[in-house]
Amino acid sequence: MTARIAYCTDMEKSVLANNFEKRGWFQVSPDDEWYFYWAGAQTCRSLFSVDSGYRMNDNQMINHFPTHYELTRKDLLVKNIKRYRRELEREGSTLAARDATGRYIHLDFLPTTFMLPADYNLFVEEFRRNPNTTWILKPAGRSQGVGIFLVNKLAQIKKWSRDTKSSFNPTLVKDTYVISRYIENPLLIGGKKFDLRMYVLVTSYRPLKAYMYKQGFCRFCTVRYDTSGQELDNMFVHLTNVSIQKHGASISHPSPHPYSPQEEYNSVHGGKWPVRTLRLYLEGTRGKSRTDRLFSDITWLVVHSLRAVAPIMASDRHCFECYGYDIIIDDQLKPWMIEVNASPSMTSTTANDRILKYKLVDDIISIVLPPDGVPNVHWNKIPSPDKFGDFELLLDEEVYQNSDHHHQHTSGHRGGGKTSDRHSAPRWK
Ligand SMILES: Nc1ncnc2c1ncn2[C@@H]1O[C@H](COP(=O)(O)OP(=O)(O)OP(=O)(O)O)[C@@H](O)[C@H]1O
Repeated sequence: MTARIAYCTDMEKSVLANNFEKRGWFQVSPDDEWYFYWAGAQTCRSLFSVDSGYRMNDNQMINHFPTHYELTRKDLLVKNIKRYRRELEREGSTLAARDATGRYIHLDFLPTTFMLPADYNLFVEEFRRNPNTTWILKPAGRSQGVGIFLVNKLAQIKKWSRDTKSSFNPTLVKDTYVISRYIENPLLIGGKKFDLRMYVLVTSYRPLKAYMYKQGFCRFCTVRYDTSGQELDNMFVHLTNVSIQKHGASISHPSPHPYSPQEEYNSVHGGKWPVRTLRLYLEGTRGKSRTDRLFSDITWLVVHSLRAVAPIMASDRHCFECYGYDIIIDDQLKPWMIEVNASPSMTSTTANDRILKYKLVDDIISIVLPPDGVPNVHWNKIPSPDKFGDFELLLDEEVYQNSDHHHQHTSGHRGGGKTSDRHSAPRWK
């Protein structure tokens, strides 16, 4: 028997409503007594703010952590990862080892990034060391490609910095920007750039409990990638977000590759490829072990980004959160973490999209609810594996803290994790 749950939501999305209805839940307003709230990130923050005066009871559950921005704001993410690396270094952890050029060997998954205006001088130093590089500037608190541009000359940054300080442009002064090394050699498929969207569910930060969704997908640019650097102003070439690409040229699919099965190719819709198609394509073109290694590296970067923020996150027991990780793979098959979204879009652009997102929400709800189906903060958040759906356990520090048979990533404890086995086959395919 399933419990009839009073839910509320800020989002009128069919993938959400259909899931709640299927479970026999009924909708109430946020002012009524609710058990389960699928809220916008902002609503969640307001609910938890001291001013709201709202106190959650033990049977309420909400889909964001109040301080999720530590992971999902571009500037804070960078700050936290830098701090995490420094702390590991101070502890003498092998995880923080560097090569002869000073690069982190195991924790180099974020393109070099600086905050602007705060780190302007550091950026200039770095630019002078590597003058022939391209950088991407993004407003720290925005999304959907708004305000993003590319630069490859110091003069452009100087001009931008003068302009933003100018009183003629008051809107820009307020924004913190991040400037990141632009990945100039992305892996191209059919000549097009793409990024990988992976979903990661966190049910607790302390102890850390996280799951990775098997059904990620690639999002392709609509136009061919230009390697000459001539097209620096054409965002349709460089940004893979759907919001940008929707307004681009008509979507043409990447060319079918002899190794990618025809039916997989035919399932490409809306400029997207399921991650399993990418896997088959890469196994065919680059070999199985390189492909396994790539996916293992992706798991690795997710685990360490979560570990980086876990100590400072408000790990409230009422909360869970599903993040959208955006990853770019370069032509050496190295994955780069681009950003983490706290409210991955529940809008579906195609039938496949709808199926995927409906199932995603279904699987999230199965994992976060205790066996009797009623939210309860006293539950230990250890669901039985038959509740995982298409999720796979990424790490559970509570269950696996002292066991040695679990996955290598869960053993990479701060201050001395094993790193030698990081490239064994991933558990999710
Ligand atoms: N360092 C980088 N190297 C190469 N491409 C990048 C880099 N950073 C961002 N991009 C491209 O720009 C796009 C937008 O970047 P990002 O996701 O950080 O911005 P956003 O405005 O928050 O987008 P959204 O909210 O839609 O995810 C990415 O999808 C990616 O294609």
